[in-house]
Amino acid sequence: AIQAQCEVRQWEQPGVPTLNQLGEWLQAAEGLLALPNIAVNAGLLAAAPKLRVIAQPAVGYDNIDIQACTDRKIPVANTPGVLVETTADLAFGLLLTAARRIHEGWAWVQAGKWPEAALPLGVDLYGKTLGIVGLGAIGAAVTRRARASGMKVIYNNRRQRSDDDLIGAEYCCFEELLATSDFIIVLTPLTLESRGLFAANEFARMKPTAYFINAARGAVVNTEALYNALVARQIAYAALDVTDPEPLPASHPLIKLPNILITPHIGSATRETRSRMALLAAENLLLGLAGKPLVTCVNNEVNYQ
Ligand SMILES: NC(=O)C1=CN([C@@H]2O[C@H](COP(=O)(O)OP(=O)(O)OC[C@H]3O[C@@H](n4cnc5c(N)ncnc54)[C@H](O)[C@@H]3O)[C@@H](O)[C@H]2O)C=CC1
Ligand SMILES: O=C(O)C(=O)CO
Repeated sequence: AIQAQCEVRQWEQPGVPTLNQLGEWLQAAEGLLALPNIAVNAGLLAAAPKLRVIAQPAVGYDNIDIQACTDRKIPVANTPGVLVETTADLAFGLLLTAARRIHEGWAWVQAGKWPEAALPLGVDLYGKTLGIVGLGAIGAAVTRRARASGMKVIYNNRRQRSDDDLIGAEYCCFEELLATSDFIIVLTPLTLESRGLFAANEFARMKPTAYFINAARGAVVNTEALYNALVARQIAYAALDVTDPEPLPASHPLIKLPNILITPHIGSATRETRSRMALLAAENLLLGLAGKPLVTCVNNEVNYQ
Protein backbone atom coordinates (compact mmCIF):
# COMPACT_ATOMS: atom_id res chain seq x y z
CA ALA A 1 0.00 0.00 0.00
CA ILE A 2 2.76 2.43 0.91
CA GLN A 3 4.86 1.53 -2.12
CA ALA A 4 1.98 2.33 -4.47
CA GLN A 5 1.88 5.91 -3.20
CA CYS A 6 5.39 6.75 -2.02
CA GLU A 7 9.03 6.29 -2.77
CA VAL A 8 10.06 3.83 -0.04
CA ARG A 9 13.47 3.22 1.45
CA GLN A 10 13.59 0.29 3.82
CA TRP A 11 16.51 -0.59 6.11
CA GLU A 12 17.09 -4.29 5.51
CA GLN A 13 20.51 -4.93 7.02
CA PRO A 14 20.75 -6.67 10.40
CA GLY A 15 21.08 -4.47 13.47
CA VAL A 16 19.89 -1.00 14.29
CA PRO A 17 21.05 1.69 11.82
CA THR A 18 22.98 4.69 13.11
CA LEU A 19 21.99 8.27 12.31
CA ASN A 20 25.02 8.47 10.02
CA GLN A 21 23.89 5.41 8.09
CA LEU A 22 20.42 6.90 7.69
CA GLY A 23 21.76 10.40 6.92
CA GLU A 24 20.63 10.86 3.31
CA TRP A 25 17.39 8.97 3.82
CA LEU A 26 16.40 11.13 6.78
CA GLN A 27 17.33 14.30 4.93
CA ALA A 28 14.67 13.48 2.32
CA ALA A 29 12.09 11.63 4.46
CA GLU A 30 8.58 13.06 4.84
CA GLY A 31 7.25 10.01 6.67
CA LEU A 32 8.93 7.54 9.00
CA LEU A 33 7.78 4.01 9.80
CA ALA A 34 9.81 3.29 12.92
CA LEU A 35 10.35 0.06 14.83
CA PRO A 36 10.54 0.18 18.65
CA ASN A 37 14.30 -0.51 18.64
CA ILE A 38 15.02 2.84 16.94
CA ALA A 39 15.52 5.86 19.21
CA VAL A 40 13.40 8.60 17.66
CA ASN A 41 14.94 11.51 19.54
CA ALA A 42 15.82 15.17 18.99
CA GLY A 43 18.98 14.11 17.12
CA LEU A 44 17.03 12.01 14.62
CA LEU A 45 14.40 14.72 14.17
CA ALA A 46 17.11 17.32 13.53
CA ALA A 47 18.50 15.08 10.78
CA ALA A 48 15.02 14.85 9.17
CA PRO A 49 13.94 18.41 8.37
CA LYS A 50 11.04 17.39 6.08
CA LEU A 51 9.46 14.83 8.42
CA ARG A 52 5.66 15.27 8.75
CA VAL A 53 4.47 12.00 10.27
CA ILE A 54 5.79 9.05 12.29
CA ALA A 55 3.98 5.71 12.50
CA GLN A 56 5.14 2.80 14.61
CA PRO A 57 3.68 -0.71 14.43
CA ALA A 58 3.59 -1.13 18.24
CA VAL A 59 1.43 0.14 21.08
CA GLY A 60 4.44 1.09 23.26
CA TYR A 61 6.25 4.23 22.14
CA ASP A 62 8.86 4.68 24.86
CA ASN A 63 11.55 4.83 22.16
CA ILE A 64 10.05 8.05 20.78
CA ASP A 65 10.59 11.49 22.31
CA ILE A 66 6.95 12.57 21.98
CA GLN A 67 7.59 16.09 23.29
CA ALA A 68 10.27 16.67 20.66
CA CYS A 69 7.85 15.44 17.96
CA THR A 70 5.06 17.66 19.29
CA ASP A 71 7.42 20.65 19.35
CA ARG A 72 8.05 19.99 15.65
CA LYS A 73 4.28 19.50 15.11
CA ILE A 74 4.87 15.94 13.91
CA PRO A 75 1.97 13.60 14.77
CA VAL A 76 3.01 10.15 16.01
CA ALA A 77 0.84 7.04 15.60
CA ASN A 78 1.02 3.75 17.49
CA THR A 79 -1.13 0.61 17.10
CA PRO A 80 -3.29 0.18 20.23
CA GLY A 81 -6.16 -2.30 20.35
CA VAL A 82 -5.25 -4.58 17.46
CA LEU A 83 -2.72 -6.58 19.52
CA VAL A 84 -4.56 -6.79 22.84
CA GLU A 85 -5.86 -10.38 22.79
CA THR A 86 -2.67 -11.71 21.19
CA THR A 87 -0.41 -10.11 23.81
CA ALA A 88 -2.75 -11.22 26.60
CA ASP A 89 -2.44 -14.81 25.31
CA LEU A 90 1.34 -14.60 25.50
CA ALA A 91 1.40 -12.97 28.95
CA PHE A 92 -1.00 -15.52 30.37
CA GLY A 93 0.76 -18.26 28.41
CA LEU A 94 4.03 -17.37 30.12
CA LEU A 95 2.31 -17.59 33.50
CA LEU A 96 0.77 -20.97 32.69
CA THR A 97 3.93 -22.38 31.12
CA ALA A 98 6.09 -21.35 34.06
CA ALA A 99 3.56 -22.48 36.69
CA ARG A 100 3.13 -25.92 35.13
CA ARG A 101 6.78 -26.24 33.96
CA ILE A 102 5.59 -27.08 30.45
CA HIS A 103 8.90 -25.99 28.90
CA GLU A 104 10.90 -28.00 31.45
CA GLY A 105 8.79 -31.09 30.82
CA TRP A 106 9.45 -30.84 27.08
CA ALA A 107 13.21 -30.43 27.71
CA TRP A 108 13.12 -33.59 29.87
CA VAL A 109 11.39 -35.55 27.14
CA GLN A 110 13.93 -34.33 24.57
CA ALA A 111 16.79 -35.28 26.87
CA GLY A 112 15.38 -38.82 27.29
CA LYS A 113 14.85 -38.37 31.04
CA TRP A 114 11.25 -39.53 30.83
CA PRO A 115 9.92 -41.78 32.25
CA GLU A 116 12.67 -42.72 34.76
CA ALA A 117 13.15 -39.41 36.54
CA ALA A 118 10.54 -37.65 38.67
CA LEU A 119 8.65 -35.02 36.69
CA PRO A 120 9.17 -31.34 37.50
CA LEU A 121 6.36 -30.31 39.87
CA GLY A 122 4.50 -27.11 39.16
CA VAL A 123 1.95 -25.06 41.07
CA ASP A 124 -1.81 -24.61 40.61
CA LEU A 125 -3.40 -21.49 39.17
CA TYR A 126 -6.82 -22.28 40.61
CA GLY A 127 -7.52 -20.37 43.83
CA LYS A 128 -4.38 -18.23 43.51
CA THR A 129 -4.10 -14.43 43.38
CA LEU A 130 -2.81 -12.69 40.28
CA GLY A 131 -1.60 -9.10 40.71
CA ILE A 132 -1.51 -6.99 37.55
CA VAL A 133 0.58 -3.83 37.54
CA GLY A 134 -0.79 -1.63 34.75
CA LEU A 135 -4.36 -2.77 34.14
CA GLY A 136 -5.02 -1.30 30.70
CA ALA A 137 -6.34 -2.94 27.55
CA ILE A 138 -4.00 -5.96 27.74
CA GLY A 139 -4.34 -6.25 31.53
CA ALA A 140 -8.14 -6.43 31.20
CA ALA A 141 -7.80 -9.20 28.59
CA VAL A 142 -5.39 -11.08 30.89
CA THR A 143 -7.94 -10.71 33.72
CA ARG A 144 -10.55 -12.58 31.68
CA ARG A 145 -8.13 -15.45 31.13
CA ALA A 146 -7.13 -15.55 34.80
CA ARG A 147 -10.72 -15.47 36.03
CA ALA A 148 -11.56 -18.34 33.67
CA SER A 149 -8.76 -20.30 35.36
CA GLY A 150 -10.24 -19.71 38.81
CA MET A 151 -7.85 -16.98 39.93
CA LYS A 152 -8.58 -13.87 41.95
CA VAL A 153 -7.25 -10.74 40.22
CA ILE A 154 -5.99 -7.62 41.99
CA TYR A 155 -4.32 -4.69 40.28
CA ASN A 156 -2.46 -1.46 40.77
CA ASN A 157 -2.64 1.54 38.43
CA ARG A 158 -1.82 5.14 39.16
CA ARG A 159 -5.56 5.52 39.80
CA GLN A 160 -8.42 3.09 40.37
CA ARG A 161 -10.40 2.33 37.21
CA SER A 162 -14.12 3.14 37.42
CA ASP A 163 -14.92 -0.02 35.40
CA ASP A 164 -12.84 -2.49 37.44
CA ASP A 165 -15.99 -4.23 38.72
CA LEU A 166 -16.92 -5.08 35.16
CA ILE A 167 -13.38 -6.22 34.36
CA GLY A 168 -13.33 -8.42 37.46
CA ALA A 169 -10.20 -7.02 39.12
CA GLU A 170 -9.90 -5.46 42.57
CA TYR A 171 -7.84 -2.30 43.06
CA CYS A 172 -5.14 -2.33 45.73
CA CYS A 173 -2.03 -0.33 46.59
CA PHE A 174 1.33 -1.37 45.13
CA GLU A 175 2.66 -2.57 48.52
CA GLU A 176 -0.32 -4.84 49.10
CA LEU A 177 -0.11 -6.22 45.57
CA LEU A 178 3.56 -7.12 46.08
CA ALA A 179 2.90 -8.79 49.43
CA THR A 180 -0.20 -10.79 48.55
CA SER A 181 0.13 -11.88 44.91
CA ASP A 182 1.04 -15.45 43.99
CA PHE A 183 1.66 -14.29 40.43
CA ILE A 184 2.52 -10.78 39.26
CA ILE A 185 2.17 -9.66 35.64
CA VAL A 186 3.65 -6.32 34.62
CA LEU A 187 1.79 -4.50 31.82
CA THR A 188 2.59 -0.80 32.34
CA PRO A 189 3.99 1.37 29.59
CA LEU A 190 7.65 2.29 30.11
CA THR A 191 7.66 5.88 31.40
CA LEU A 192 9.86 7.98 33.68
CA GLU A 193 7.63 6.80 36.53
CA SER A 194 7.71 3.08 35.72
CA ARG A 195 11.39 2.78 34.73
CA GLY A 196 13.08 0.55 37.34
CA LEU A 197 9.77 0.13 39.22
CA PHE A 198 10.77 -3.42 40.18
CA ALA A 199 14.08 -3.32 42.05
CA ALA A 200 15.61 -5.02 45.12
CA ASN A 201 13.02 -3.62 47.57
CA GLU A 202 10.09 -4.75 45.50
CA PHE A 203 11.38 -8.32 45.05
CA ALA A 204 12.13 -8.48 48.79
CA ARG A 205 8.46 -7.70 49.51
CA MET A 206 7.08 -10.48 47.31
CA LYS A 207 6.21 -13.97 48.55
CA PRO A 208 9.10 -16.44 48.26
CA THR A 209 6.65 -18.55 46.21
CA ALA A 210 5.80 -15.69 43.83
CA TYR A 211 6.01 -15.94 40.05
CA PHE A 212 7.01 -12.69 38.33
CA ILE A 213 6.01 -12.13 34.69
CA ASN A 214 7.05 -9.12 32.60
CA ALA A 215 5.35 -8.63 29.24
CA ALA A 216 5.69 -4.82 29.16
CA ARG A 217 9.18 -3.44 28.67
CA GLY A 218 12.48 -4.75 30.05
CA ALA A 219 13.50 -1.48 31.69
CA VAL A 220 10.50 -1.52 34.06
CA VAL A 221 12.62 -4.07 35.91
CA ASN A 222 16.11 -3.72 37.34
CA THR A 223 17.69 -6.81 35.76
CA GLU A 224 20.45 -7.21 38.34
CA ALA A 225 17.92 -7.05 41.20
CA LEU A 226 15.75 -9.67 39.49
CA TYR A 227 18.78 -11.91 38.99
CA ASN A 228 19.73 -11.60 42.67
CA ALA A 229 16.16 -12.26 43.81
CA LEU A 230 15.97 -15.44 41.70
CA VAL A 231 19.37 -16.69 42.91
CA ALA A 232 18.49 -16.01 46.55
CA ARG A 233 15.02 -17.57 46.01
CA GLN A 234 13.43 -14.38 47.28
CA ILE A 235 10.90 -15.17 44.56
CA ALA A 236 10.26 -18.56 43.01
CA TYR A 237 10.29 -17.97 39.27
CA ALA A 238 10.34 -15.35 36.53
CA ALA A 239 8.95 -15.43 33.02
CA LEU A 240 9.91 -12.58 30.71
CA ASP A 241 8.93 -11.61 27.20
CA VAL A 242 10.96 -8.41 27.44
CA THR A 243 14.41 -7.84 28.91
CA ASP A 244 16.94 -5.14 29.63
CA PRO A 245 19.18 -5.30 27.69
CA GLU A 246 17.17 -6.44 24.71
CA PRO A 247 18.13 -8.61 22.96
CA LEU A 248 19.65 -10.46 25.90
CA PRO A 249 23.12 -11.79 24.93
CA ALA A 250 23.30 -15.61 25.00
CA SER A 251 26.04 -15.31 27.64
CA HIS A 252 23.86 -13.27 30.03
CA PRO A 253 23.78 -14.81 33.57
CA LEU A 254 19.96 -14.61 33.70
CA ILE A 255 19.72 -17.24 30.95
CA LYS A 256 21.68 -19.79 33.02
CA LEU A 257 19.24 -19.71 35.96
CA PRO A 258 17.04 -22.78 36.54
CA ASN A 259 14.03 -20.70 37.63
CA ILE A 260 13.43 -18.49 34.61
CA LEU A 261 11.70 -18.66 31.23
CA ILE A 262 12.42 -16.04 28.57
CA THR A 263 10.79 -15.47 25.19
CA PRO A 264 12.21 -13.02 22.61
CA HIS A 265 9.60 -10.22 22.75
CA ILE A 266 6.91 -12.16 20.89
CA GLY A 267 3.85 -10.73 22.67
CA SER A 268 2.17 -9.55 19.48
CA ALA A 269 3.90 -11.98 17.15
CA THR A 270 1.12 -13.86 15.38
CA ARG A 271 0.51 -13.72 11.64
CA GLU A 272 -2.91 -12.13 12.08
CA THR A 273 -1.88 -9.50 14.60
CA ARG A 274 1.38 -8.50 12.92
CA SER A 275 -0.58 -8.03 9.74
CA ARG A 276 -3.19 -5.85 11.53
CA MET A 277 -0.40 -3.79 13.12
CA ALA A 278 1.37 -3.28 9.78
CA LEU A 279 -1.87 -2.22 8.07
CA LEU A 280 -2.80 0.24 10.83
CA ALA A 281 0.72 1.74 10.80
CA ALA A 282 0.61 2.06 7.00
CA GLU A 283 -2.83 3.66 7.13
CA ASN A 284 -1.61 6.22 9.67
CA LEU A 285 1.52 6.96 7.65
CA LEU A 286 -0.43 7.59 4.44
CA LEU A 287 -3.02 9.74 6.24
CA GLY A 288 -0.23 11.83 7.75
CA LEU A 289 1.48 12.27 4.40
CA ALA A 290 -1.86 13.41 2.96
CA GLY A 291 -2.19 15.94 5.80
CA LYS A 292 -5.21 14.13 7.24
CA PRO A 293 -5.86 13.14 10.90
CA LEU A 294 -4.20 9.92 12.02
CA VAL A 295 -6.51 7.18 13.35
CA THR A 296 -4.49 6.33 16.45
CA CYS A 297 -2.41 9.37 17.34
CA VAL A 298 -0.32 9.58 20.51
CA ASN A 299 0.06 13.39 20.49
CA ASN A 300 -3.43 14.46 19.40
CA GLU A 301 -2.65 18.12 20.02
CA VAL A 302 -0.69 18.11 16.73
CA ASN A 303 -2.87 15.61 14.84
CA TYR A 304 -3.96 17.05 11.47
CA GLN A 305 -7.38 18.71 11.47
N1 LIG B 1 5.53 -7.94 25.01
C1 LIG B 1 5.01 -7.39 23.93
O1 LIG B 1 5.23 -7.82 22.81
C2 LIG B 1 4.09 -6.23 24.09
C3 LIG B 1 4.28 -5.32 25.10
N2 LIG B 1 3.41 -4.27 25.24
C4 LIG B 1 3.62 -3.34 26.36
O2 LIG B 1 2.45 -3.33 27.15
C5 LIG B 1 2.12 -2.00 27.51
C6 LIG B 1 0.65 -1.88 27.84
O3 LIG B 1 -0.13 -1.99 26.67
P1 LIG B 1 -1.71 -1.68 26.71
O4 LIG B 1 -2.38 -2.50 27.75
O5 LIG B 1 -2.20 -1.74 25.33
O6 LIG B 1 -1.68 -0.16 27.20
P2 LIG B 1 -2.78 0.66 28.02
O7 LIG B 1 -2.40 2.09 27.88
O8 LIG B 1 -4.15 0.24 27.64
O9 LIG B 1 -2.55 0.19 29.54
C7 LIG B 1 -1.50 0.59 30.34
C8 LIG B 1 -2.01 0.74 31.76
O10 LIG B 1 -0.90 0.99 32.62
C9 LIG B 1 -1.28 1.99 33.57
N3 LIG B 1 -0.08 2.65 34.08
C10 LIG B 1 0.69 3.60 33.48
N4 LIG B 1 1.73 3.92 34.26
C11 LIG B 1 1.64 3.17 35.38
C12 LIG B 1 2.43 3.06 36.56
N5 LIG B 1 3.53 3.81 36.73
N6 LIG B 1 2.03 2.19 37.51
C13 LIG B 1 0.92 1.43 37.34
N7 LIG B 1 0.14 1.50 36.25
C14 LIG B 1 0.48 2.36 35.27
C15 LIG B 1 -2.21 2.91 32.78
O11 LIG B 1 -3.05 3.66 33.63
C16 LIG B 1 -2.98 1.92 31.93
O12 LIG B 1 -4.14 1.47 32.61
C17 LIG B 1 2.60 -1.17 26.31
O13 LIG B 1 2.88 0.16 26.68
C18 LIG B 1 3.84 -1.91 25.85
O14 LIG B 1 4.99 -1.37 26.44
C19 LIG B 1 2.36 -4.11 24.41
C20 LIG B 1 2.14 -4.97 23.38
C21 LIG B 1 3.02 -6.10 23.11
O1 LIG C 1 3.33 -3.19 20.64
C1 LIG C 1 4.29 -3.19 21.43
O2 LIG C 1 4.47 -2.28 22.26
C2 LIG C 1 5.26 -4.28 21.38
O3 LIG C 1 6.04 -4.44 22.26
C3 LIG C 1 5.30 -5.21 20.24
O4 LIG C 1 4.11 -5.50 19.72
